[in-house]
Amino acid sequence: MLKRDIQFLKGVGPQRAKLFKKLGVETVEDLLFFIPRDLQRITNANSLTNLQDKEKVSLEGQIVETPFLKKVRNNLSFINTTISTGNGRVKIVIFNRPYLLNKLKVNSFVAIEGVYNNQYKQITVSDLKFPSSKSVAINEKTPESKYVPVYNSTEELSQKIIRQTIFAALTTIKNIDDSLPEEFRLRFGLHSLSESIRGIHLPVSEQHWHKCKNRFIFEELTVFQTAMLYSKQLAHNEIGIQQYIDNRTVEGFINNLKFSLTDDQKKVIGDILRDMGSQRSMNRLVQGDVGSGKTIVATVALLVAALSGGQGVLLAPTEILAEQHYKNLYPIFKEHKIEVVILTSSTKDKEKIYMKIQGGESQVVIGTHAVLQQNVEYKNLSLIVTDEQHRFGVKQRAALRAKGKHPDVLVMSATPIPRTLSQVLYGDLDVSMIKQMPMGRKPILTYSVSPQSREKVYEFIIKELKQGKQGYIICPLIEESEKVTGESAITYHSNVSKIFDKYKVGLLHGQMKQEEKDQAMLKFKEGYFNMLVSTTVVEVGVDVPNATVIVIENAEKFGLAQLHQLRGRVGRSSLQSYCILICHSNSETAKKRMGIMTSTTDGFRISEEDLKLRGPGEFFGIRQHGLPEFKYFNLLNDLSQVSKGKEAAEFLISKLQDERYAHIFSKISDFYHNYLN
Ligand SMILES: Nc1ncnc2c1ncn2[C@@H]1O[C@H](COP(=O)(O)OP(=O)(O)OP(=O)(O)O)[C@@H](O)[C@H]1O
Repeated sequence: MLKRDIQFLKGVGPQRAKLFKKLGVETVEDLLFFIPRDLQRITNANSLTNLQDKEKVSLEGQIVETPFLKKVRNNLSFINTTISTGNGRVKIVIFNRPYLLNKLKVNSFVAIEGVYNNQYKQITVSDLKFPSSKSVAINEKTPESKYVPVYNSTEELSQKIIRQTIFAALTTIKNIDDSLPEEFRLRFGLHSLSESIRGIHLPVSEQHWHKCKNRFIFEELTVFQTAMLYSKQLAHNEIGIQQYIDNRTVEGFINNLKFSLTDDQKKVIGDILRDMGSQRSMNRLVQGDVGSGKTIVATVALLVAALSGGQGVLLAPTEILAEQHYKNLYPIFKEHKIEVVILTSSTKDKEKIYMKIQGGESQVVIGTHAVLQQNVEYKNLSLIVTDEQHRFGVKQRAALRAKGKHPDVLVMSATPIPRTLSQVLYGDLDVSMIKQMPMGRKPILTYSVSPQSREKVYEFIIKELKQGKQGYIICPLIEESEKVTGESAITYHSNVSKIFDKYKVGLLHGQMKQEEKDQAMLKFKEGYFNMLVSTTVVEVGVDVPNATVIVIENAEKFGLAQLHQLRGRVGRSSLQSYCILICHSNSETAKKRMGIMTSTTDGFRISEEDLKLRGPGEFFGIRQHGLPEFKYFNLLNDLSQVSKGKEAAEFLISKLQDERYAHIFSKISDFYHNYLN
């Protein structure tokens, strides 16, 4: 019955079935699992007198007073009238839809949704439709249901039709096989599937409805988390490379550094060495805020891999960064007789490099995606360090590992995200955190100003330059454009070069040739350029500790996490650093975002706010991130369930052999094979 086409349901037929197909609903089962997005309280005529302030209402009735239009000013008008629902009357107000006046006739029927305002004793209408008088009459006869589900609908399929069709399906189905055994449901406080399906479509109370809805969310999340956990356990059990840890050399290397490691850095290095020294493959994520010193941690891992006779790859997100790492690591490794090569798409004489890698002559390979191309063969790849910027999903991480015989994998992330979220995104990885900043760092002082204050900003920059310090100016565009507004790096560079005429100003953007980019970066690093006007190509990882000021033009155009990354280009030494956001917008959102940036430098808080403001899709580029598209679980609203979901996943794994759990395990296994394997 569940698999039956819905066109055979009472009152459906082929025409309507077609419309449902657009919503992804084809079978009776699809219909039952077509979960409403919201719940709305239907206020029937009897309770019109009990309306609460700010209460959401949805009701149908007849217009009983001649509507009246008032124009307050050019872009503000409203229509006032009164409707009767049969047993009571209520005033309604409709803002900024003057064209409705002609349609709102006395005695005509309307269906409205809106919010009750107790002060004015009226409903502010958000949605208004003109149903037939017949349907209104039906509604008045069924006043008992206080709540109605709200579904994703289309133009042709009204809420009412969807509700009626689901009701027809519900009457044909008596019992549905539950994928979750009672033991599990009781333990995690979930309703049975039958009760959840009924409760979600025929709500009895708000609380019960949410509990029913939660059953779907929780089951989906648990299936996902169990599959991730299972994958993690499989990887753990996989025999990987047991690397030899040359403790004396590693200690000597650390003692020779110009600085002493923070406790967090030491702890993370400890985690990594334990993983690398064990028989099992390493799958570890290191999370640390911008400038917390992740590079040195990766360097130690690469050193260990090379000393142990294997090859290590450091995969950088941009060529500029690959170049920077190469310049820093080359001399360090040379002391240990370890050969480092760089391989990016603009590397000349690639064949020679390939040979060196294949022959095992080069033990450390630094580069961009080019290092993973098919024609690059490794003699003995034992460690891959990637950046979270690569947004490798679980599947791609597995493909990476196939480049060697179960090499260890280390993922570095500069976007600190809440623990619960990282459990979803990286459930298959072990996680280490660097929370401390190196000793002696002063928090960056951040200011938000309008473009009118630019003169003052320049004066401030000159003050810093006079003291021998350096600075960045970031523009959103490379060159001026007719389509997009915003400052462009090329024009800006030519303007400020005149203003800072006593200083050298460099230019950096993504359309320059690789050699020109390298030159510009090198000249800035070595202090030849005092200022660098750049696009966001410097966003990730660029490390020039002497830079103390960063000005970000059109700051309103960037996401918070991106602004935080850009700001992280300064404050990388004990010098006091400054970030000046030039905000060209007066909008509330812009103000709010600038407010967050000026009030905190805590990457965790910023990424949480960014996630809230932009939503998970934009924040992560979910698809690129390799996350599945969840049907019920929402990355933003349901994160609080993740800890419990993890507990449930662990519980489920312990029940692998239990017959009663066969149904849910077949779902987990399907998911695992489709998504993770
Ligand atoms: N324990 C430490 N004490 C002092 N300085 C340190 C310490 N660890 C790292 N540094 C220095 O701090 C700067 C930032 O370190 P690093 O480039 O590793 O940061 P990061 O975590 O990679 O930041 P980003 O995410 O911006 O790339 C570098 O100049 C590095 O040499």
